[in-house]
Amino acid sequence: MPAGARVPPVPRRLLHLEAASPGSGAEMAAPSARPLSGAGSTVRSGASRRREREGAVAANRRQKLRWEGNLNRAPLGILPLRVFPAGSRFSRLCLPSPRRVTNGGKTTLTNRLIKALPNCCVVHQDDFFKPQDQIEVGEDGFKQWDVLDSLDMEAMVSTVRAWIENPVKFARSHGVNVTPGSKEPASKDTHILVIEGFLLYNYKPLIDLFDIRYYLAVPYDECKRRRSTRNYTVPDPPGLFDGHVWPMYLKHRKAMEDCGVDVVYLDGLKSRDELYNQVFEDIHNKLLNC
Ligand SMILES: Nc1ncnc2c1ncn2[C@@H]1O[C@H](COP(=O)(O)OP(=O)(O)OP(=O)(O)O)[C@@H](O)[C@H]1O
Ligand SMILES: NC(=O)c1ccc[n+]([C@@H]2O[C@H](CO)[C@@H](O)[C@H]2O)c1
Repeated sequence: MPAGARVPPVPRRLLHLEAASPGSGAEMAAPSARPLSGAGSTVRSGASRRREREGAVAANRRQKLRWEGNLNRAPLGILPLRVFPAGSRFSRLCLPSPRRVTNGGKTTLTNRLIKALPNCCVVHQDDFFKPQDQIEVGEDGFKQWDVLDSLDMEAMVSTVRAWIENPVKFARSHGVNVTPGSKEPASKDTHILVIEGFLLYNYKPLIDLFDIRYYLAVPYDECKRRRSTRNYTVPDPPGLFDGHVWPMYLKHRKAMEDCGVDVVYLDGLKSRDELYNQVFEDIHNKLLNC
């Protein structure tokens, strides 16, 4: 994304939702504009009520400005998001990617998110596939692409850790523009890492690094249809989907659920725009709450 680009303005709906939600802090900033009534209430003049209403409107406006101003600030360790003080004095937000079934639309969604989010880098799990001659052939006769052993997961975790250590250096070395003038992370900067892949939540050293975990899934028929239109660097041999890809997907999903990994499920049958809006708003809300 271009240097200095900001997170687009928060949709008004979001601000209102936030303002209405308990514990958002809005109640404190905006005293109730409702006239008091009932037993024990004080009878007040119209002018007094008008002054109170005007005060509440002004307080609401100040609160909104604070939220908008917060967008470019780092999460300072308060919220439901995990922050990374590790190795530096800076907090950062690490977002996992839509981990999903193959062809769930993860790349499509990720590409839109990384354009819209500030100081945002991405790590693709597919970049860590081992060379083809190191992929084992199973008893079923298929090369076992859809298992953790087909990936160099240690290298992947090292890459994520390099970002955690110094997101600005990481961004620069990967050609991502960061907030202008940042020679090193500043405490007011928010840095985001999106990690996208199909086997993220079955590898313990990675699971705990995420602040938010999305899981994008599509049903069997749609998945098979989309997969049949794809050309991977190593093309699928006949029968791979039913003989290996789908059974491995079910197995890994069950293992993830049995371990109680906390994920936000996304319906991959939704349109590209719906998915993008849902995830972007979700992330945006979390940033607002930092
Ligand atoms: N929301 C959507 N609705 C319909 N089709 C979609 C949607 N998102 C993506 N697609 C299409 O599905 C196919 C797979 O999308 P994409 O490459 O984003 O999936 P993926 O999960 O990254 O797959 P893989 O990891 O196997 O490469 C593409 O042809 C893409 O255009
Ligand atoms: N990217 C590759 O080299 C490659 C080779 C063979 C199969 N795949 C498939 O990619 C999907 C994950 O994105 C998995 O379902 C693999 O089967 C990828």
